[in-house]
Amino acid sequence: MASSSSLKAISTFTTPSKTPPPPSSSSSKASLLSFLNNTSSPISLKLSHSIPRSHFRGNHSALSLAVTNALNTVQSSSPVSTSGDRTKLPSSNAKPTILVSEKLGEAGLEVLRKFGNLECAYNLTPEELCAKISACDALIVRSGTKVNRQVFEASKGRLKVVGRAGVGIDNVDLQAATEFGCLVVNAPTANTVAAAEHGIALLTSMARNVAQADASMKAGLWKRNKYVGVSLVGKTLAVMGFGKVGSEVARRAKGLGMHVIAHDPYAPADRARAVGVDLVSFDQAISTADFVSLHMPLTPTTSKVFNDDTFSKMKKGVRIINVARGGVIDEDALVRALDSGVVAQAALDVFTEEPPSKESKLVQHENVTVTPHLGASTKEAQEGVAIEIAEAVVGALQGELSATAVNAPMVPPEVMFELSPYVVLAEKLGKLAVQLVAGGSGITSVRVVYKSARDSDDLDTRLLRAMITKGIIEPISTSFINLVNADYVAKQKGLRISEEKVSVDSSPEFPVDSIQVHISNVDSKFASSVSDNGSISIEGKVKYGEPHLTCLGSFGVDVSLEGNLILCRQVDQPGMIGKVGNILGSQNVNVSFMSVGRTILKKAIMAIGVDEEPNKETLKKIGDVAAIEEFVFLNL
Ligand SMILES: NC(=O)c1ccc[n+]([C@@H]2O[C@H](COP(=O)([O-])OP(=O)(O)OC[C@H]3O[C@@H](n4cnc5c(N)ncnc54)[C@H](O)[C@@H]3O)[C@@H](O)[C@H]2O)c1
Ligand SMILES: O=C(O)[C@H](O)COP(=O)(O)O
Repeated sequence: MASSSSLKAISTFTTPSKTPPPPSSSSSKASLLSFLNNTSSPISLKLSHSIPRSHFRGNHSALSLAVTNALNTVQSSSPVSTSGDRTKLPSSNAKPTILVSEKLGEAGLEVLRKFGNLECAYNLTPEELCAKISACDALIVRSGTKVNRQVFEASKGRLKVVGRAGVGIDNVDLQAATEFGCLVVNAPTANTVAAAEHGIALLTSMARNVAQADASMKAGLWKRNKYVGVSLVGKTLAVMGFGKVGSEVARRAKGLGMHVIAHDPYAPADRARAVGVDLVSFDQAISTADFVSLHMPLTPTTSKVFNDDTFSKMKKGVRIINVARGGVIDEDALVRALDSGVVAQAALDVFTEEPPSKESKLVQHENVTVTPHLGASTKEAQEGVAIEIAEAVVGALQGELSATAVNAPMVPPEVMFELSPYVVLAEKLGKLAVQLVAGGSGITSVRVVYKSARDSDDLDTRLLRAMITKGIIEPISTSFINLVNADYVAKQKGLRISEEKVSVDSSPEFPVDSIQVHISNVDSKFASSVSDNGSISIEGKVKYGEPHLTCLGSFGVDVSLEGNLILCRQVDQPGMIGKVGNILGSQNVNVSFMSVGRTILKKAIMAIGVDEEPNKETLKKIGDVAAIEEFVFLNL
C-alpha cells in the first residue's frame, strides 16, 4: 500500500546515468526532423503516401517526436543489459551505414545508396560479419546469412534494423533482436508469385519427369518408357500452409484441374472458400492427397513436422513439393519413405542445410528433383523485394514504424499519425508516474485506463502501452527501451501492465480522451498523488496538441508535461505563487509557467515549470515556506 511521505519532505528525482548518456530528446528530435525535412532526399516517406504533405507538416514536431521516441532510431542508447561501447556511434548528422550481405536487386541498392553509406559484402564468414557489424546501423540479408545472437552482441547496440529481403525470417534470431531493441523488417509480398510459380513448376516437372528426362537425353539416351509420368487433372493436392504462397499455388493448381484441399490452423475458412478450397485437418490433408505441397514457415512447431510418422500416414505413391523451408521435413525420414516407395517422388527447392552436402542421399535420389533455393529468384521478384526491403529499412532508420515489422507492432501510417500526440503523452505519464514512486523501484503492477469515445476495437493501444512502459522503465534502469523491446523488458523486470478501455461521451474525432496510469503496491514520495484506492494515480490529456497532466491523486490540475516541474501541495491561500516565484527568481531559476489546481479542503496543487533543476538549497527554501506541505521535483 502507498504511504504518505512526511510533510514537507524534499523529494528530488535523478535518472541513473547510462553509458554513455543518451542525447537530449530535443537533439534527437532535431536529427529526426533533419531527416524528414531533407527535401533533396529521393526517399518518399510512407507517411506522405497516405497523408497530404501539408497536413503532415502541420504536426511535424509531435509526429517526429512520437516516432523517434517509439523506435529510438536516431538517438543512441545502450542495449538491454549490456555495457555497450558506443564510441563508434555516428553523430546524429552522420549518414547511417547499411551493410548488404547478400545479392540484392540494383533498384533497392540505389535507394540505399542515396540514403546512407552502403556497403555490399557478400559471402562473409560469421566472424567477418561480427567484425563489421559494430560499424553498421542496418543489415540487409536474404536466407543465406545467419543473424544470430552473436551478431547482435557484436553490434554493441549500434544495429538498429535488420532487413530480410524476402519472407522467411528463420535465419534471424528474433528473440535476440528484440532484447537488443533492434527492429526486424521483411519484404513479405514481392516474391509470393515467384515462389508460387516455382512450386507449380516443380509440381508439373516432377509429374512428367522433366529434369530426369532432360539429364538422360543430355547423356545421349532416348528413354521414352522410363519417363512415363502421372497426370494432374482430377488429382488431390494438399496445400500445407494456406498463406500468401499457398493460396497462389492453390489458385494455379485449380486451373490445372486439380482438387485442392488445404491445412492451415490459422487461416480463415472463408478465405479458403473464396479460392474454392476446403480447409481440413493435418491428418485428413496428408492421408487423402496425391500431391502434398508445403508452404508453412519454419518454426519450432513446424520443424520436422514431416517425419517417419507422418509419411506413414500418407497414401502410398504420394508426391511431395517443398518450396517453403527444408527444416519442415526430416530429410532422413524422407529418404526412407522414398526408398520404400511410400513417397513416389519429391521436388525440393529448400534444404535443412543450404547448400546441402554433395553426398546428400536426398539430393542424389533418382526420384527427387532439386533446385538451389530458386523460389524467389525471378528478375521481377528480386527487383520488387529489393525495393520493398530498401524502403522498409530506410523508413525504419528514419524512425518510421514499418508495416512489415516482424518484432514490433505494425501500425499503419494514418493510425500512427493520429496517435502521435498521445504517444508523447503516454511516455510522459509513464515517466512522471515512476518519479512519484519512493525509491523508484519495486514496481510490479501498473494499470492503464484509456478513456475514449471510440469502440474498443477502433483503438489500437499497443503503441501507447509500449510508450508508457518505456516511460516507466527507462528512468529506473540502464536498459535501452523502445517499441521493440518494451514488453520484453517489462516482463524481465516483473512488471505487469494491465489495460482497460473505458467508453466516455467525448468527441470520436479524437482517438483518446484521456489516459490514466495507476501504480499500486508502492510507496509514494508525493502523498498527494495517491488516490483513494491507495495507488499512485495520474491522468493526462492532449490539449492543443500538447500533453497535459489533468489529474494527480484526487486533485484536478492542468499542467503542461514538458521539461522540469516542481509540484507542491499547499494550503490554499493568497500570495503563494509570488513567494515561490521570488525564491526561484532570487536563485536565477527561470520559471516557464505556474499554475494552481482545484482546491480540496483548502489544499491545492501548485505546478511550477522551471528551465533548469534548482539546487538543493533552493528546493529547501521552497520546502520551508510555511504553507507548502510537500513537494516533488520532476524531470520530464
Ligand atoms: N523457396 C523460396 O524461395 C521461398 C519464397 C517465398 C517464400 N518461401 C517460404 O514459403 C513459406 C510461406 O511463405 P508465405 O509468404 O506464404 O508466408 P505466409 O506467412 O503468408 O504463409 C504461411 C502460412 O503458414 C501457416 N502456418 C503456420 N503454421 C502452420 C502449421 N503448423 N501448419 C500449417 N500451416 C501453418 C500460416 O498460418 C500462414 O497462413 C515460408 O516458409 C517462406 O519462407 C520460400
Ligand atoms: O523466404 C523467402 O523469401 C525465400 O526463401 C527467398 O529466400 P532468398 O531471399 O534467399 O532467395
